Amino acid sequence: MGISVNMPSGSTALALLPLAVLALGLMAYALVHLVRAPSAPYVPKWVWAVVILISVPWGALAYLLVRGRSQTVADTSGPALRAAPEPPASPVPAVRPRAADAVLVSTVGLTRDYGAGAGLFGVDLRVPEGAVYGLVGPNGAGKSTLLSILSGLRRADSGTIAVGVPRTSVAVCPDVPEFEPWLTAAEVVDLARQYVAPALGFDAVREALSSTGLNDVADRRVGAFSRGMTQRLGLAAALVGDPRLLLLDEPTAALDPAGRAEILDLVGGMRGRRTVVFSSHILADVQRVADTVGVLGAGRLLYQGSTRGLIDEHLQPTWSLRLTGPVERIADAFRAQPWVVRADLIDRDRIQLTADTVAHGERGIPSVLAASDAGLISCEPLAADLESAFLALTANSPAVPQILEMRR
Ligand SMILES: Nc1ncnc2c1ncn2[C@@H]1O[C@H](COP(=O)(O)OP(=O)(O)OP(=O)(O)O)[C@@H](O)[C@H]1O
Repeated sequence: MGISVNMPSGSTALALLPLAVLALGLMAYALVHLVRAPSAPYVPKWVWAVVILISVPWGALAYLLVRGRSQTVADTSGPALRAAPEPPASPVPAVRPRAADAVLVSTVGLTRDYGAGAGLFGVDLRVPEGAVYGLVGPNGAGKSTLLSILSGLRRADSGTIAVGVPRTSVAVCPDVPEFEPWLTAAEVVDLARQYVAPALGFDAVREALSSTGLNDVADRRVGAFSRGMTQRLGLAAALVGDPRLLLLDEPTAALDPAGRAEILDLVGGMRGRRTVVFSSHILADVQRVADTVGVLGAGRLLYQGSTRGLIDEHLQPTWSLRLTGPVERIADAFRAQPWVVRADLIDRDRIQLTADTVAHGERGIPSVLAASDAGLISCEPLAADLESAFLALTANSPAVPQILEMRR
């Protein structure tokens, strides 16, 4: 049996030429797009390349349609990572940057009343430019409400807000960032880049992924990410546009201790280069990186100022010293110091020492010991941390039940 092939006549071939050129052009366009894209949707890039090459023009059409759809859907997650570009919800419009030592974010009498005592009441926030500002408080204290009002995602009932950078320089990362599961980490961050800083190249994506420890999983689909990895991804997407103000809601909440340490180091390293406001109910985290702290309890700002100041103002810092040598004489030497509140001999080799401030204790203890014949076995702070100061500060607060809950 013979096979007959009908070859097109000369005029038919001429008529089909534009279609062939169109198909080849489409294929070339799809291939160029594929090569330049950080990664391909659903399957590896090489699979798409084969499909485009062997099935002209349907492979190219399929690739462009699938790519277009994944980008359109992903774009809807952009605004969640970045302050929405509409005018701010604050009663006062954003203001221009001021001097280097200026306050970058301030609010006056900020109130959002949800009823039944819940919300935010008369908050006067002052965030110094370049600070790492830790917003602490128990569950329900109003941290998320304050951050979402600052980021323009929620409205205040009353009060004013002034932010010293344009809204395009403000990035927000919610406590539970959500992304389309079929996108890769690189695609998520690249979409954020295209949305907030299209002028930056793909290097910005790599840098954001690497600074959040996601380089190795850049091409993995984010649907399979753990909560901790998703939280890092949210941070990477927030960082990609190089924001001047970063608002982070509980950035370490879902991380294991090593992951927490990494993110805290990253946040601490931003001091002076960006202004960071982050909320947390883990006081040790805040003490580790925040130079400025705001304590919220039942929607009210109970303290605002330096982290060290909070400890100094609300605690009489105490250390337990285990010593060798003439311990009684050493206790007397401590009692003679103007900064020592009390020095008690509580064992043959142990002194419990209370200083008026942490700074005096930290400087004074080594110098008294150096001037005596003492040998130091151990020096343990008993109540010189942010948690103790927080509890002392809030002892008379109406938020005490919540605060005690926070310790559990
Ligand atoms: N949209 C809302 N409508 C009514 N009440 C709300 C709303 N959002 C928050 N609240 C209430 O306002 C209070 C403050 O909530 P918010 O989420 O700001 O606190 P938070 O300090 O961030 O708490 P958490 O640490 O649990 O995230 C809570 O009592 C909460 O139940």
